[in-house]
Amino acid sequence: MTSTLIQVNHFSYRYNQETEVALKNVHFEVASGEFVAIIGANGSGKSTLCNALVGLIPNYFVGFSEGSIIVDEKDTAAVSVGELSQTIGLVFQNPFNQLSYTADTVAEELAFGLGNRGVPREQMFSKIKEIAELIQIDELLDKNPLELSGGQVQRVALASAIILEPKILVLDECTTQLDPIGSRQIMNIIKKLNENGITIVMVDHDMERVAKLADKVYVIQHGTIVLGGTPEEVFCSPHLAEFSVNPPDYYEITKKFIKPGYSERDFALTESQAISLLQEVILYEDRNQKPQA
Ligand SMILES: Nc1ncnc2c1ncn2[C@@H]1O[C@H](COP(=O)(O)OP(=O)(O)OP(=O)(O)O)[C@@H](O)[C@H]1O
Repeated sequence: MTSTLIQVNHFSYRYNQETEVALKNVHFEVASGEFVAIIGANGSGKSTLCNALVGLIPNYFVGFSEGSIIVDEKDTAAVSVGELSQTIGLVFQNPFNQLSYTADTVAEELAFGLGNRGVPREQMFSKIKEIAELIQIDELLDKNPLELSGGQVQRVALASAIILEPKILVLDECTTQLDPIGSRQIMNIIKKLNENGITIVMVDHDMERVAKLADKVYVIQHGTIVLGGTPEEVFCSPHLAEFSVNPPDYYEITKKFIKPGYSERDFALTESQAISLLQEVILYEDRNQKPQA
């Protein structure tokens, strides 16, 4: 039986200096092992929600909140961010905010969180080596974090969150600094972490990626969750456009060329679904071709 790991209970939040709320009556649950994607237009409240999930709101940001967020049975308002970080880790939208920049090398940067946890030195070394290989930053370990490119900082930021082995990883647009190949590598690693049982909450603007990876998708608009369900339920919703969200390109393309009878499905959301749909169309056409005279 899967257990609920995150409960967001009618949570609202307003930043101190703002007149409008950034989150309004947000209510959803995340089950252990689930891969959840949060999507929505710019400024809709996605990063604010991420900050709330890890307890930075209300413990760090000054503002006004209502409702509650329970993470692994802990009320985020009642425990410190440090205590919560043992369960839930955040990879910031801006990776430059993730690193402490007090360390002389990337290895020291990665050791930082482990040191705070009292991990013995020997264990620290092997953990850093293991994560560096996984995220492909082995050659960066001796470098000064200040010398890294944006893409390298993003990898180190992700490594610094993963190394602490959280049960839940919150990813706020964690590949913005990476090229397409780097992004794909990182997403494959995240998928593997999820397959190994880590619960993922990911903010992303790449709808095909969301359709491919997420078990559940929530659409947020003006701080409110306006739509939620499986990728199919969300991307096929007739209301999607009202929330300034477009389905993956494959959806529009396949909807246009798939005629009744071709296949049981008349749409695809991902590349692999589009390919298998195309194969069905070819088979259908072959079967129904008139014999040559
Ligand atoms: N630190 C802050 N102080 C005050 N207002 C903030 C702060 N951070 C965000 N906001 C406001 O809260 C609202 C939601 O912003 P948020 O960054 O959560 O949206 P978002 O969906 O993550 O946007 P984007 O896709 O551009 O990252 C916006 O109106 C924004 O101006």
